[in-house]
Amino acid sequence: MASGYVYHELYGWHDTGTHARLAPADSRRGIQPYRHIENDDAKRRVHELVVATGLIDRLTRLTPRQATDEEILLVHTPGHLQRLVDANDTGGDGGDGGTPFGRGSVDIARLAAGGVIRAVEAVLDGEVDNAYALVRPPGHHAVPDSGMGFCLFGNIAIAVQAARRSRGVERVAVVDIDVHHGNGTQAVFYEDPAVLALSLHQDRMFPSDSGFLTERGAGAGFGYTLNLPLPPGTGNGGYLEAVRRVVLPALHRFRPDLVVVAAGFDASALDPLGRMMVTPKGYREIAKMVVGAAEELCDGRVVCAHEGGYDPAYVPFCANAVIEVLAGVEDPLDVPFGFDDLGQQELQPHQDAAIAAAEELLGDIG
Ligand SMILES: Cc1nn(C)c(C)c1/N=N/c1ccc(/C=C/C(=O)NO)cc1
Ligand SMILES: [Zn+2]
Repeated sequence: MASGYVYHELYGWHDTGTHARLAPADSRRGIQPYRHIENDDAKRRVHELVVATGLIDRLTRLTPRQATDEEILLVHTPGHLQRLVDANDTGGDGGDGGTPFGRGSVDIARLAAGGVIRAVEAVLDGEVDNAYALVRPPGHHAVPDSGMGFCLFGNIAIAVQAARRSRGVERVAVVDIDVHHGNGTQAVFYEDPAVLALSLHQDRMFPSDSGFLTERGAGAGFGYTLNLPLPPGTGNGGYLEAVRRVVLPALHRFRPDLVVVAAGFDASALDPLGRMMVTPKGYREIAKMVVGAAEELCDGRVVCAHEGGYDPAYVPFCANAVIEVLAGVEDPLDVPFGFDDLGQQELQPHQDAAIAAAEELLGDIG
């Protein structure tokens, strides 16, 4: 089992500045400076854990490159790319007023998209069996004409489009387990039956106006977008049931040639932005189920692209659990604080109802 791993120190140099977590600091409004919630800490510490535990020695290091203009323009409008390029020297905002970036961040965002491209191409070329791209800034909220929600480029969408062009891959399933709706990925492939866009997310968390069950794709793509909004407080029981009853059947019906996971960890029990209760053990089980389906359907071809996840102490254990599954580690790291026995961790009736509603939609795949 060869597992690829993409990381670059420059991902930690993307500067999101002083914010009171989300809003720009402003003394006149009583908004004290703090760190923007999407900062280098959690992601850099994932890498440090992977190195410090020696897991890095079981991975095949893949060096990222910058995505080219041509690759970025497979997804984004020339106007969006130009606006970012023009602001690269000074820093600016990705387009929604809540996606700040610093000097040179656009080069780093190209490296993030390029890191996912590198991982996808390495898996499709058989250089590795699967891969984890620990990239930053994230990508799943970026839409063709704008950055959004801390995302500058749609890393996964760009990598999927680039691979379809360069490697002729036909059917790609994107499984978004970030706690926020993968609206960007959905938008790019909304009318495309060759890309199945699945998103499990906290109901109306962010963006607050998307991710509904009724968003199912359009035209030829109808049925190939599947959203599963889950109630706040959903834990391992609800997530594992959602994967078992919705994600796996969808993958088996769709029969992808490649599975890409938008691996956000802000559904974890300690995340400051999400309100879910998934633990490292939960993420390990989710990864085992998705990898297992990929082994049955497409020779195990899975690429995970890191998205959100903000607790700097907890995200490393969550992401490490997924990387261990990819690498086939038999003796996983024993996590000191798992929160596996939080109250109502098991599936709750209202979560079951949300899952059942999504199950109803599986018939339009395939
Ligand atoms: C509030 C607010 N006010 N305004 C003006 C803006 C632009 C606000 N953004 N809120 C956000 C932005 C991004 C996220 C999640 C990102 C993530 O982790 N994705 O995976 C959550 C809330
Ligand atoms: Zn998120």
